[in-house]
Amino acid sequence: MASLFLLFLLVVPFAALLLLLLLAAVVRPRRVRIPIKGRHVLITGGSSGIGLALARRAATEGARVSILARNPARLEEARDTIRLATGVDAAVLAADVRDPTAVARALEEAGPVDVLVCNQGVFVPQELETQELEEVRFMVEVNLMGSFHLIKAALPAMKARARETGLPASIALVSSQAGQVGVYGYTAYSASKFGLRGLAEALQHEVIADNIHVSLIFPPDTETPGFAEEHKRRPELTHMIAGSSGGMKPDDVAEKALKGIKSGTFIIPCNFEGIMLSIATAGLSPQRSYLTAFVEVLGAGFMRLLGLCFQWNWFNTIEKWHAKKSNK
Ligand SMILES: NC(=O)C1=CN([C@@H]2O[C@H](COP(=O)(O)OP(=O)(O)OC[C@H]3O[C@@H](n4cnc5c(N)ncnc54)[C@H](OP(=O)(O)O)[C@@H]3O)[C@@H](O)[C@H]2O)C=CC1
Ligand SMILES: CCCCCCCCCCCCCCCC(=O)[C@@H](N)CO
Repeated sequence: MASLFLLFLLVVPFAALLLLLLLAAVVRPRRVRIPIKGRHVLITGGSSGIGLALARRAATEGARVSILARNPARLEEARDTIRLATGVDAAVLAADVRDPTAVARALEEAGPVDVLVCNQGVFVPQELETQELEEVRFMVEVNLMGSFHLIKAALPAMKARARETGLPASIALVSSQAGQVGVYGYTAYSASKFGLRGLAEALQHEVIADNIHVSLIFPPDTETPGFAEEHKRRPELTHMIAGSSGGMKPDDVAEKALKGIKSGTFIIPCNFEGIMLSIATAGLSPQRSYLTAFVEVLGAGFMRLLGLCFQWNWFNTIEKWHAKKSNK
């Protein structure tokens, strides 16, 4: 009995070590460091919330920053905020990401980009049955099609620049935890954000040979001006389910996002629940870290179980909510 236990004590660490070695050999793409200092970082939706926090951070770290959004007055305000906080003068670009010609013009004006952050986003939560199709289209066009327009406009010059400088470049997309799991009231929003994942996975295959690295950022509820607006009209159930993940401040999301972008991380979670969610939804996404891969491989079964428990809880919440409503 004792010797069996001893054998077990030897075999388990050995098997773990073997798995780690195997993962270290297979994880792709290879590790990378993407410098920010002195490079051109373009952030869409950079006039508010997460985008503004990111612009400030990038400027603090010595990047040349451009911000893009629709409203010129808000862009100017953001430029002042960034200058006041960092002493850096950001370039401002007024364009609607839904308009490919305007996006191409803005990117031409901005010049070659090293790090493109597609952070623009709109969110209007409502049950699909009552939501106007116009609003559905609005979310898909800004969040998903807008990102296509940006990437297509930026890519040729980005490639050329990466080739010339020999430095790795980055395309980062801001999704949402509602882009990892579908949430009540977010049919259109979740669809637009899940869409970014397909775009990112396929794009990484396409641009890896050009030394361009794709990142997907998955924030939870974050205290931004956009969120304050959303909050006013969010269905009660959306609120209850989204509450499963703790809220964050824009600057903390920006910190996690920038750290992830600089290390070329494909999936960037922002809080503890986000880490759990990312392990549970690892799927077939690229993974450069053999340690994270190790956790994903060993955690897969347990995380599926945990995910099912979360779903059990959410469906319970929905059931009770309907029961309460029909009792009134
Ligand atoms: N806050 C949250 O709880 C969470 C947010 N996210 C995501 O993070 C991103 C940023 O969100 P947040 O900071 O809260 O958003 P805000 O609403 O605070 O800011 C949105 C930014 O996007 C710009 N924008 C909106 N529509 C367009 C457009 N059509 N063309 C160009 N720019 C546009 C806005 O400027 P203007 O209106 O002038 O165009 C603004 O700068 C979004 O993609 C969002 O989905 C993800 C998870 C949680
Ligand atoms: C297996 C382990 C599971 C771990 C916990 C899962 C928690 C999921 C919560 C989903 C929250 C969705 C927030 C969307 C925020 C957002 O995008 C809006 N504010 C609009 O911007």
